[in-house]
Amino acid sequence: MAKPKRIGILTSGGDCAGLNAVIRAAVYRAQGTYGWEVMGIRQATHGLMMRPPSATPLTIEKVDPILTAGGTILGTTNKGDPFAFPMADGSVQDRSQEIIDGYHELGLDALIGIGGDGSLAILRRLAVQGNLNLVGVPKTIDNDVGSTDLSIGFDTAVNIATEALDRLHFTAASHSRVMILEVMGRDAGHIALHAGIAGGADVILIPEIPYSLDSICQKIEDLQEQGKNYCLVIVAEAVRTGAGETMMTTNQLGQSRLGGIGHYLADRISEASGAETRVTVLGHIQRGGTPSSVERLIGSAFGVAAVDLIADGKFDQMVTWRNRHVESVPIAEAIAQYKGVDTNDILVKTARSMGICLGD
Ligand SMILES: Nc1ncnc2c1ncn2[C@@H]1O[C@H](COP(=O)(O)OP(=O)(O)O)[C@@H](O)[C@H]1O
Ligand SMILES: O=P(O)(O)OC[C@H]1O[C@](O)(COP(=O)(O)O)[C@@H](O)[C@@H]1O
Ligand SMILES: [Mg+2]
Repeated sequence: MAKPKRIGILTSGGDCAGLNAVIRAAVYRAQGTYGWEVMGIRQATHGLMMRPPSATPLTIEKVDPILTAGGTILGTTNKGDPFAFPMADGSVQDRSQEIIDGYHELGLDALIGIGGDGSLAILRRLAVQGNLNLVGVPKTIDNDVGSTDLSIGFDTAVNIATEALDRLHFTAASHSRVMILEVMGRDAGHIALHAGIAGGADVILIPEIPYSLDSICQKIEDLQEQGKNYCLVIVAEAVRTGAGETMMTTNQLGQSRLGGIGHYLADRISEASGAETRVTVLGHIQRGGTPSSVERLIGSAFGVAAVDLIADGKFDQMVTWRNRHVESVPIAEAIAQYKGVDTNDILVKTARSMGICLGD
């Protein structure tokens, strides 16, 4: 009888809701159906870089209760590209071979990498260099991975942003204010567009559609004429300033992250329209909390499909969700093009048809 396989699983990039559902389903399928061993690798590729590699055996008993938990039981990282790893002495080193060696040290036959565009690009480069058997699962609240309608984490983030708008309606109406909600998304406006429509925003600003301050102020005026004394604006973090720049916040260590466009717009809007403005930056709330049922369903389907790809010997593939089917595409194809909002998307058309201002 052939020796049972031993596979590894890791989560990489920003955490999000639903990662544990993928891990759980993969273990159910690998151990329950195929009798394989599963090693959970800690802190993404960092776990494979450590000696001994930082990993823990995962069993059905261990993963059974994690379905409802947010985040990832394995930990993750979105820092420290292994090909240009920042060392304590300030130098930058290529540590890719250490990760490849870690894979072999654990005796892995294959690896499931759950990550976004950045992580999948890094993992694929490692797999090509070290001839590793890699299967990818798309995750990111930003939904910017190509070839799949949905990535793990997006649905929960949209629900949270929608609920935030639901709450802002009342306080906005009570004080006759323009309320601005800044949401995440990196260079894509998927969260803002989806939550904006679902949460009844009057103005939706996304990086894919350039806006003018005049058209936002006109919308506020139109609403007032229609007897609506408040306005809800949702803005994606990568929307640019009038000068065409993205707003960044930089900490004392000099690390920069997207953020600040909400406050920028609030000042400009009150200056131009006289309206009173307030800003809510939703931040990492969008990544936390209990995974939605959609997340658990797709996560479970992805976990099973990823293990089945390994069983079929189909590597360098990423599982996808399209038209209610789980399929797979070459990872290279999925990450070849950044997936922003298509300006001909049905939701863009829906927003326009309802008179929602998209800023143009
Ligand atoms: N496995 C990893 N190890 C170290 N750094 C990583 C890893 N995956 C991604 N990163 C880094 O995290 C940052 C965020 O990448 P990004 O593409 O936004 O993440 P995601 O994979 O969630 O889409 C990038 O600078 C990338 O170099
Ligand atoms: O956790 P950090 O480092 O502040 O990262 C924030 C970024 O991560 C995200 O929440 C998720 O992005 P990824 O899925 O690409 O990791 C972005 O929307 C946001 O810009
Ligand atoms: Mg990403």
